[in-house]
Amino acid sequence: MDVIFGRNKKEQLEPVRAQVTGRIPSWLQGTLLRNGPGMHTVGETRYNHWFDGLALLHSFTIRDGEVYYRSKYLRSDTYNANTKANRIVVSEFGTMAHPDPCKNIFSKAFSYLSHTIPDFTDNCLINIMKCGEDFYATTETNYIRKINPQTLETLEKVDYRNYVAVNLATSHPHYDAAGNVLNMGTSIMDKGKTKYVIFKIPATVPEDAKGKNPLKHTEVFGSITSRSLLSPSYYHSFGVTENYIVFLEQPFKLDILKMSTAYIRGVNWASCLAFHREDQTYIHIVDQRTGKPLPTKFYTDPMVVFHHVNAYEEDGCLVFDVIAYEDGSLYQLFYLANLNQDFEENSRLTSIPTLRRFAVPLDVDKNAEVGSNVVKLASTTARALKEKDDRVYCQPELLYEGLELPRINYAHNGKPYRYVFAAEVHWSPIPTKILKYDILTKSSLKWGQEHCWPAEPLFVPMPGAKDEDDGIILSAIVSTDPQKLPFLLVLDAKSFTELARASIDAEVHLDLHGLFIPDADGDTREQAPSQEQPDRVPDCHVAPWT
Ligand SMILES: CC1=C(/C=C/C(C)=C/C=C/C(C)=C/C=O)C(C)(C)CCC1
Ligand SMILES: [Fe+2]
Repeated sequence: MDVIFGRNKKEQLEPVRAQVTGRIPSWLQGTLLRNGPGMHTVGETRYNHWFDGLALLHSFTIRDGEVYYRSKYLRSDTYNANTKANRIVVSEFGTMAHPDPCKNIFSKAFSYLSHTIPDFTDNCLINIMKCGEDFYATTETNYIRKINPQTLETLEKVDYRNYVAVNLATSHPHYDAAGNVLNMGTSIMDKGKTKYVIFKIPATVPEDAKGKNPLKHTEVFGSITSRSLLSPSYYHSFGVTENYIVFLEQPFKLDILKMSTAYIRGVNWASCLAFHREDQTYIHIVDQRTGKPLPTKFYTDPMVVFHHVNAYEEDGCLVFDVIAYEDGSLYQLFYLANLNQDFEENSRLTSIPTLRRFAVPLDVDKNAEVGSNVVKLASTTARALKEKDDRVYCQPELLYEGLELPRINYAHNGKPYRYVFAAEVHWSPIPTKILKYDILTKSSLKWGQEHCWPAEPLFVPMPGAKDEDDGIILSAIVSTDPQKLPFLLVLDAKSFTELARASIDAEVHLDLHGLFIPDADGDTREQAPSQEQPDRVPDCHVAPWT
């Protein structure tokens, strides 16, 4: 597995034309833009964890049945500092660098601890976010990096803290029907409080002397006070419906005191993150119209969720689907020491990721009997049991076992939906297949091939699509067979059969997340961006993952 995880990947700066076999539908025109770690060694130094790797952006431009591939490292301050020093000098999730050149740039928001926590990294390796007409590479710190989606060049470094008081923000924003970005971040000990902040970045803004900057118009429209000042929950994503935000305050927590001493103790950020199996998972539902959380104290058993799949409102209830684990061991498995030749033994999950459906009543009947199920939905066996003191215990319906990196048809985000596209994951966290799960029939279709390691499958709807699965699936496939080139796989989303593959004679890395920019939507052909069409879900919606 060293080929996939250990080796530094070469950038492919000039677009290389792929060898296409099969036929790519003629309507599919645009760019699949994705992000993930590509470099794990700098000089003689090596990162400890796969999530530490320097961000490598790559794109597959699909035009008239042909595919062009290119890749480029994000020229983050972290990348530049490491390259200049020829060693790792900036700390990442699993690697504390010594000395950190940023140690003097103190995080203002950690008011009490300001002299101990070094500035976070801007190595934005996780996802791509569309913000107005701009694209950003994202991670989970307070930094995002603007990029040129066509050339993959790195542009401005943006500090979220200039626009909203958050020290950490998710790399999985949502988009509403108008293309506004909805995201969440954690504000640590600001004015004596630790909060989870929900903010909106508008898609369209008036132009000023410096041009259009939607971030300047960022608006906080709600927040949830953390149950603990010094140990806020870690979260990687959240859910939205038409009127609500779903936030899981899970017992997988960051220890701020540990973080404040991590640098002097020489330990990494990951060691400041722990699963508390004695705790519960609090389910917060925030009304987007008022910014206020619902008063009922919904909770469930301890679990760890990285990816929300979707959420929607049905008959006075809110239904939400997540991929859940019994513990926090997933991140442990991505230490590079575990991803070696013996990775099948060293990298075994202690709990299988499962698709769980929860349902909570939006209005709990005060007179309901203690112990009664206050969810009466025919569509799910998920239950919510009334307890004393405004507490409701939620019991999920188990939908499917062994999946991760979920995507949906984004036109159904926040709405009832039927299909989940995901990577198949059982005891090893490295996917070998991709799958389509039908929630209605509880059946699945799969694609997999020997020595092929698929990335997150992304759904692109066909023009005039009627059914939810009218469209195609794109997935970049990395191969460990030296005879086989990596390729972009194009599947028919309905039948899950292969329509085409585009083999790429260049290095392709195993990535994390990304989005599809239809030609009409982006300026990938150096054309003027299209006008906003408010009545229709913007094209970017079909693609950005949630
Ligand atoms: C650097 C840094 C962090 C980085 C977290 C990362 C990089 C997480 C990646 C998660 C992925 C890739 C999940 C996939 O499902 C923290 C913990 C927020 C805390 C502060 C500093
Ligand atoms: Fe993710």
